[in-house]
Amino acid sequence: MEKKNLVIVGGGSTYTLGIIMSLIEEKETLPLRKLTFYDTDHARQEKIAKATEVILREKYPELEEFKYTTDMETAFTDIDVAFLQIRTGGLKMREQDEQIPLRHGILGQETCGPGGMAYGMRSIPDMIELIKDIRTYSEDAWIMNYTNPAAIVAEALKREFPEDRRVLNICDMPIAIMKSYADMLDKDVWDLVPGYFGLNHFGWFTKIEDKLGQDYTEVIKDKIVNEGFIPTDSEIANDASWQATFATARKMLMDFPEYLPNTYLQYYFYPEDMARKEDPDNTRARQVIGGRQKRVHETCDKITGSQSLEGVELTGDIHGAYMIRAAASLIHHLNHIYIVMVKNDGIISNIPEDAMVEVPAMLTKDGPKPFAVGEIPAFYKGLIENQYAYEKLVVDAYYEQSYMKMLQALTLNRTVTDVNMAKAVLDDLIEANRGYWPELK
Ligand SMILES: NC(=O)c1ccc[n+]([C@@H]2O[C@H](COP(=O)([O-])OP(=O)(O)OC[C@H]3O[C@@H](n4cnc5c(N)ncnc54)[C@H](O)[C@@H]3O)[C@@H](O)[C@H]2O)c1
Ligand SMILES: O=P(O)(O)OC[C@H]1O[C@H](O[C@H]2[C@H](O)[C@@H](O)[C@@H](O)O[C@@H]2CO)[C@H](O)[C@@H](O)[C@@H]1O
Ligand SMILES: [Mn+2]
Repeated sequence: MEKKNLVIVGGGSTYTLGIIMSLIEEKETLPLRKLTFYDTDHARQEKIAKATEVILREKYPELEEFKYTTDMETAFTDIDVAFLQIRTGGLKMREQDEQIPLRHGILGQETCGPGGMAYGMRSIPDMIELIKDIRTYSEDAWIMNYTNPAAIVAEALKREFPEDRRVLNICDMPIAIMKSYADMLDKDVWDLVPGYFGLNHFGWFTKIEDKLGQDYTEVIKDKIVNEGFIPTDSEIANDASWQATFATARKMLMDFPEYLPNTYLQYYFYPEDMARKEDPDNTRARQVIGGRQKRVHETCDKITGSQSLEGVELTGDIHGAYMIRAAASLIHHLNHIYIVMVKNDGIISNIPEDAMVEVPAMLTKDGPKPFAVGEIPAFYKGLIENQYAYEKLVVDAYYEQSYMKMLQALTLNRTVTDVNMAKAVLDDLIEANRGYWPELK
């Protein structure tokens, strides 16, 4: 198989090390010639890159070139695929997104509700610039974006680059959920074939089959209800917050047993419970700073210090494997099925054509070929139309610099609904995001 060149944008991310391990585990799936890291923060990226040099020397000697840079031309010239994983404002601003809504009794979350909106407004301009910059140097590279909030970013990118068929928005949540299904069935996750529809972080599994067509949907539902539901991917299995989230997914299934829910629906179905449960002094950003980020940085220091992987436990995870396998399917025309974001265009026939929906698609050299979903029942249609109207209004507000549209967006959001609260939280978020957002008039 021809070797390809990959750039990881946001090389300093807490996910990079896991992706490196997955690249090693998946080197037959996506053999690489050159790997490049690009980041705007040299020091943050260098910590990961120095450890990566050691890992690659030991585990991927056939890789011809590895470099890390803050120079766009160096990063984006001669690449076949880019993984985009940036966080504008860093974890410090994530903490603001989580804490500010909580002050108003509204849940604070990375991608949902007012926190997700605030993050979206920061991500949009940087993502647009990045894609323009990548296109300046590599016209045909596949751009795989999972920068959050992916739903809002995808909506903005659809408007900004309508003709660019090589930008794919993708999220790992469905596959992480499927990993838990696979483990409860004692099966390989890659042998499961999902039926799924919705928006990003706002969808449902309608069916889980294996490749022979054996249907496991009802078995999975029974097991979740009777035996519980736990995260099993290595990255999240021991994380108390993810364990609580999966337990709430069980509650959602018991409330609405028709389909298997994406875990993110918990924030829209039980917004008051979710807000009440949060500790403003220890929201998820703080947990990540003291958890995943600390662990990753300590691991890097250890590897770099000893110039060896000896005594270090590192494996790939489902997140990395998913992005790598999906990229390989696009690049090498493998026609494998992944859940991705695409413009609806009638896939879900009774919701707006222009919505960026999340559905299973075959990933081919010509891009994603989604499968038809057809009409969805009234409950899901109502929820999705409401949520999509919110996402669309956030992006409208960005382009039109409209305070009113943003207020409309937050009023529609199921985590807010009260106009007085929407106004109060919006005003505080505007203040906290000065220098990041365009001015809303
Ligand atoms: N959709 C998904 O399934 C999924 C899964 C995991 C993570 N994510 C997203 O991946 C991103 C990274 O998450 P993280 O927790 O590792 O964050 P992080 O802050 O650890 O890493 C982000 C990196 O991006 C860099 N960066 C910021 N702006 C940049 C720019 N304009 N150009 C280049 N680099 C830039 C930062 O310096 C930092 O090193 C976030 O957006 C997160 O939400 C998405
Ligand atoms: O709160 P975080 O930063 O731990 O996670 C937020 C992300 O959660 C989902 O992704 C991943 C997770 O980050 C990763 O470690 C993996 O192993 O499991 C999770 C569930 O798939 C979500 O899809 C992302 O969009 C969030 O950023
Ligand atoms: Mn996601």
